[in-house]
Amino acid sequence: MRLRFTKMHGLGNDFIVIDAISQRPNLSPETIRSLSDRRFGIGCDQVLVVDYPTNPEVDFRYRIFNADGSEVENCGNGARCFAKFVRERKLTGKSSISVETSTGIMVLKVNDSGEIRVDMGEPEFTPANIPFIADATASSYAIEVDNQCYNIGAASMGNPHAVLVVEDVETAPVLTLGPKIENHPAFPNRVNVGFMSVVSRTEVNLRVFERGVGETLACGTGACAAVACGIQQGILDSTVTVHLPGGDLTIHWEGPNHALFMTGPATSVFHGQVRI
Ligand SMILES: N[C@H](CCC[C@H](N)C(=O)O)C(=O)O
Repeated sequence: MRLRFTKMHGLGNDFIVIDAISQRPNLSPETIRSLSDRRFGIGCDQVLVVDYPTNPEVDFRYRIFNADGSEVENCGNGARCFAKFVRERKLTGKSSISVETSTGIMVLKVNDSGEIRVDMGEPEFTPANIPFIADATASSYAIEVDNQCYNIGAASMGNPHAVLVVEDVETAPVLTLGPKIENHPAFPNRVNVGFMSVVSRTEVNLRVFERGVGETLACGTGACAAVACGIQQGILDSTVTVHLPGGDLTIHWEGPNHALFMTGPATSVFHGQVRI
C-alpha cells in the first residue's frame, strides 16, 4: 500500500508520524525497521502511529516504535509532535488534547507560542515498576559494569531510565558506557541512559543513549527522568532548564504526589508518501 506520513522532530529527535485513522496500515517490526533506516528508508529515531482511542473519554491513542522495531511505552518529544500533527492534519481543533499510550493517558496543551506543555504524570521510582532489579527504592544505586561501579538514579516516565551525574557531558562515555547500561541485566526491559551535568539547581546539560536507538539529539522522557532523579537526590529545584544537544526543554515537578510537566517545541519538516 501507499502510506502517507509526516516527518517531524522535537529538538532533533526525529519521527515518522503516521495517521492510522484515515489509513489502516499493518506495520510489522520489519516494516518499522525499514522505514526507520537512514540509508535504505526514510530515516528516523521513532515511528509514531496515531489511532482512535480505546477509551471514549480520550481524544486519541498513539503508539511509539523505536527504530529497532520495538514498541515502547512513552515518548516525550513524540507527544509534542503528535499534538502538532493532529492539529495540522485537522484531526482535531482542540488546544488541550488527551491521548492514551500503552501505559496511561497524557494531556497535551498547545500554548499560544506554539510550544506544547505535556502533563507527563508522576515519575515512578519503585524498582519493580521501572522495572529495575534492586532490594529497595533509593535516590541512587550502585551498578557494576565491566568490574567498575557506577552510581545511577533510576525512574520510569512510562518507559525506563537510568541517570548518571557526570562532570562534563561532552567527555562523558555516552557511546561506550551507554549501550552497556542499556543492556544491563538489572534492567529486564533494557533502559534509556541519561548522562547529566549540573550547571546550577535550575539548569543541567544532558545527553541520552536511548534504548532501541542509540544517542539521540534529544530525549523528552530522558529530560523528565533526569530532573526527577536530580530532585530526588536533592541537587535540583522544581523548575529546570535542560540543555540537550538539539535544544532546550523546561521541566517542572513539585515532587511526590504531583505530576511532572515538560514544555518544548515540535517541528514539521515535510509530508510524503511511501510504498510499504
Ligand atoms: N527510546 C525510548 C522511546 C523514545 C523516547 C524519547 N525519544 C523521548 O523523547 O522521550 C524507549 O525505548 O523508552
